[in-house]
Amino acid sequence: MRITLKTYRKNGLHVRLAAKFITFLQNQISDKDLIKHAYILYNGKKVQVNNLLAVVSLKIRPGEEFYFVVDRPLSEQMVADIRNFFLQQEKEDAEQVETDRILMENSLTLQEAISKIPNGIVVINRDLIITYVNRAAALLFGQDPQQMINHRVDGIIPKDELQELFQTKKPVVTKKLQLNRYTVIATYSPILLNDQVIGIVAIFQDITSIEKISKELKEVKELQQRLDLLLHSVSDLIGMTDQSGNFIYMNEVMELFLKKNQRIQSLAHIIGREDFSKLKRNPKPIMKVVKLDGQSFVIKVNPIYFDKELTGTVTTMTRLDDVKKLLEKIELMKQHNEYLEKELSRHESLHKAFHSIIGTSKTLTDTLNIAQKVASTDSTVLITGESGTGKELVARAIHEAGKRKNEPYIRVNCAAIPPTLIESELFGYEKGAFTGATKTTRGKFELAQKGTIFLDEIGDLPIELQAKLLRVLQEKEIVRIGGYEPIQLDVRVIVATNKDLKKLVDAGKFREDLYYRLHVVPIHLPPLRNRKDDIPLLVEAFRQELNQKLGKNIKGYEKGFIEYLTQYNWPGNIRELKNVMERLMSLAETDYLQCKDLPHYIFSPDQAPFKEDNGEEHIILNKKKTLKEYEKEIYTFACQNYPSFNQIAKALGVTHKTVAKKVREYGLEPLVGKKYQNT
Ligand SMILES: Nc1ncnc2c1ncn2[C@@H]1O[C@H](COP(=O)(O)OP(=O)(O)OP(=O)(O)O)[C@@H](O)[C@H]1O
Repeated sequence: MRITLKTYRKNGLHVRLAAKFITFLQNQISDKDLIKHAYILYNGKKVQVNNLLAVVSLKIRPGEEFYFVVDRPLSEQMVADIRNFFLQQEKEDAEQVETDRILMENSLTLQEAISKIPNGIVVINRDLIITYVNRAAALLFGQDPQQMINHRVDGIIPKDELQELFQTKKPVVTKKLQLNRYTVIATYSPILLNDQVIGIVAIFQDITSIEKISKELKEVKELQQRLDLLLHSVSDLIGMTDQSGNFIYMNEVMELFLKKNQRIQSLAHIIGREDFSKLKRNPKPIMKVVKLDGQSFVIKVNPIYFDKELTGTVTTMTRLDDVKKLLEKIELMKQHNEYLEKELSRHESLHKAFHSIIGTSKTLTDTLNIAQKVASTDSTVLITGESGTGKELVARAIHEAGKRKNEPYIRVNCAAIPPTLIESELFGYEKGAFTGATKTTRGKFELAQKGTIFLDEIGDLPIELQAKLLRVLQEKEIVRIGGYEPIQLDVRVIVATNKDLKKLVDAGKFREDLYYRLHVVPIHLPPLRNRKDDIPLLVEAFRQELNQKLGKNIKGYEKGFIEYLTQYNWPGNIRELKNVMERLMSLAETDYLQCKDLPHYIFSPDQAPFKEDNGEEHIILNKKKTLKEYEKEIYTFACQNYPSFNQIAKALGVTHKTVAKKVREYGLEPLVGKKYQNT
């Protein structure tokens, strides 16, 4: 229901009149709920009638029309009474009019002031109805103030705390809230009248930008911490300077360095005045090596320019030793890489049986290609080459790469079997053939049936047996000692020797016919000194193999290590190289093999125990050498030229025990018998 009203009071609908109207309604209308839902409507604005401040803020002037709105019908009498209430002339003396004006002015000023406060202010009455909302609060809630006023707080402000406040009467409650996209601090204060809470003033302070700034600050702090950590965990010395070269920031290592070297006050003391003034003229970075505090550093200075002016620098100092170590590591990786690449290309072209034979030198690969070709045939193969060049390895690979690979492979070392036993070893014997022949025994040829027999050190085969071997090779059958029945053989024969068979033939120690019978497919393995390119590959392969075998984790070698190994002549060939590696790796105390741990005769080739001079070997006298050094030279010489400790002892006129002790002391085991010629 809507009642049209007017008033002719001098101050219009002023504070006192509005208050009197509320009292009038309370007295006239028993239904209190009706008053709660009664409004004054003016100029499109609708305010609750009992919201004094809101009613006054309408600024209704004398004679202007306004409306009283209720949600249910009123009696005619009541309607008339209400109209009369506003029309009724009151005795308004000048004093009264002035009092009302002051009251009105004060209320409006207060209202205006509150509405302009940048914090959001919301007033709630005891029924949890919003009775006042200022502009800032409406903005935070994203609503029109008129939509909020006269509505319950539900869904607008969390009401739990508000309800609680009516009971506890706590002076202030503060909490952080998220209102739409705003973060606010909400402060609720009870409005007390006669010790009763009649409403609550809620103040909302927008802290969104502060929150954002503090979040950014936190992020910046975190970033700085991370940067500090990064700068402090590197071993390089890092510093930032201002435009005068004074250090304004430095990492821990740089700080320590500057503390230790008090005379270094600024960047100019590090790179020199001249270079420092260059930075002021030219924004180009400077890189140089400088010796400071007894160490060499690689210094890099990056100038920071702003508006064409030098504003500071970022300076890093790296110890030259670190750079060298890094380069060594890179070099090592390069070597590993080369090794892998070469291995790959080798594996692509060779049968897998040959993969264990390391080397990419042309001399070796040519040889292996022949060996690979011959592997698929049944031809007799003669492998020649110095001791330790891999003859046995090649013999086995030929067997493995051929069609007999799943059949027996039998190796006989002709030099290791006493001459009297060799015939029975090779051909077997019948029971009773000689004293001690208690049962019929098959020889190595028979054991190798369908497979391969490898006769190593064939040059040591006694001349009497050579004829028998020739017959076997030609007729492909054997007769056991003491037997009559020939036994058919299907055996492939591979022989090897480190001796010059031709020379033996000339000296009458090897049958010429057998020599030609064996010389069907000759394969010569070059000595290591003729294929030194393979040394780095072999060393790398042995490092990997021996790491596994010895349970070690040797990662590489000191710079120069491979060069020393490459310079040495390796009389014992690959066997000697492998033995040296095994010895070094077993004794190594660091992850990298050191040059100083190499045997004396490899590490200091100038002091080699003997030198070749027209093919003759002799000890070189040198006045600067000690007796011990001479002793070592003598033992080295003897070790190389005699095959056993007994013979070394005999040659030097000392006991076997002394030889064993000295050989161990000087690390000469790998050299024993290396130059021994049994011809
Ligand atoms: N090319 C190679 N790659 C890898 N290891 C090799 C190579 N050549 C030889 N070796 C190794 O060197 C050692 C000696 O090789 P092998 O016994 O085959 O030589 P050999 O010529 O038969 O010697 P000897 O005449 O003294 O019997 C072995 O441990 C072998 O594995």
